[in-house]
Amino acid sequence: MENLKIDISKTFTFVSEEKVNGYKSQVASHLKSLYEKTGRGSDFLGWVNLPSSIDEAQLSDIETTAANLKSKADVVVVIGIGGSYLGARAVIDAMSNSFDHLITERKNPVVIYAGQNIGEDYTAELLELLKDKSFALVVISKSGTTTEPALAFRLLKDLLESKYSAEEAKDRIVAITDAKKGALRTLADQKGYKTYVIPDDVGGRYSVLTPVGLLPIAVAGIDIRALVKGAKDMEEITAKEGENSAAATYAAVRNELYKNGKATEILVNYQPKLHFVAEWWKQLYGESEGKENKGIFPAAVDFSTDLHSMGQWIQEGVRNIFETIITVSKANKTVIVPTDEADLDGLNFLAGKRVDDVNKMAELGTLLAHVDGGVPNIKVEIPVLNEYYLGQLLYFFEIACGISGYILDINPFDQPGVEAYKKNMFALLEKPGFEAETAAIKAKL
Ligand SMILES: O=P(O)(O)OC[C@H]1O[C@](O)(CO)[C@@H](O)[C@@H]1O
Repeated sequence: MENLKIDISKTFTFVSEEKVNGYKSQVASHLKSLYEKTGRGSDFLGWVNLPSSIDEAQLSDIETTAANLKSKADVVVVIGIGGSYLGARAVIDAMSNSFDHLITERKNPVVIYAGQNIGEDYTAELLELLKDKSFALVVISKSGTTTEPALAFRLLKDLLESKYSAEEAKDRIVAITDAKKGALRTLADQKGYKTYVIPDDVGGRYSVLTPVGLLPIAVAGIDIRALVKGAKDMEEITAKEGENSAAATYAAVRNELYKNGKATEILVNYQPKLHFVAEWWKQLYGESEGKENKGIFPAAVDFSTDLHSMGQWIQEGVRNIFETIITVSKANKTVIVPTDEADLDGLNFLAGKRVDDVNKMAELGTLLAHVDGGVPNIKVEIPVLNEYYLGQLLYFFEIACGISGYILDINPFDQPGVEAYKKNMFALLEKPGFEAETAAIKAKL
């Protein structure tokens, strides 16, 4: 059976193959540190063996909860921010019909998201919409104290409780949070919600294969067993192949490119369904590596859409970028370009070809143009877009991120910088306990 593959040959006019191979011994030792939990941030390495440690009881419990929510609700709102929603959204969008929200004959609820922004119009429109819908809530916060999801949950819980009896409202809420700490844990215990625990040693951005990702994904009717199996296989492949694995190669080459002035990595997809995989990846790499004044800036584009907006910059702008393409070898569905007698659009030369053939030539043509234009190119290829290969892809990026962070000599498992905006926001909002910060920040205004 085929597995995820990486091709870095289109980086070798920019960095030498020999130099990239030169990372192997340090990569082997970083992998050892990840497996033996001896490197920086070693308290947060629970994700490394997560795929192989998920058991049948956990999976069937999640499926049962998902079935219960499905039986009750037409709309399930997933409340969370950052790692507490991006993994679920990445997989749900990748595996759902592109027009899912317009499909009326449904087997599964529509999954929508809240708590990932503080837009008042978004919030008002969501509350308005849900008034007349049968809905349920999955609220996810590892800390249990993050402002954005806490605010959304307060509002949505109020609406739910005004619509249903106390008992029914309780049965329509699932909370995923810390085992003991945080406001969400206290509330969930008091109210008697069904809860799942986010393990202490798994950070938000590495939590997609815990109930954080798996429950919403199962609610959307997506096969979580195949997803976990794909991740488990990639866990085994990486452990077996070590410094020669695809993940090790990716970590090594991106660091060598970074050393040679390529400070921005653009993740490219040619399937609109992968947009949120890139959003998930941006958090994974941005929060893991952007610290101590170091780190590749993770950016993303959707091609060919963005070739008509960002294509010019990528082809001819500052030469400090490289691209990583996620390529899917085969589309799942078939659409053939028809012949048109008049051929006024001049497209008859494509007649009989699949739309995916055209997409693939756009991909190859762009890759070659960008390489010619001074943009090194890494290709990460999966045979087909399904749950199994998404599982491989997610774990591949996670383990590569751990290795890459260690090559960069930072702690890839903390995010101290995120606190700065929170502190200012609380000071500006005059949160009790922030009096000194309030005075200090007001003096700056
Ligand atoms: O799950 P929580 O604790 O609400 O955090 C959500 C997100 O916020 C961060 O902690 C950053 O503030 C991310 O690391 C995390 O994914």
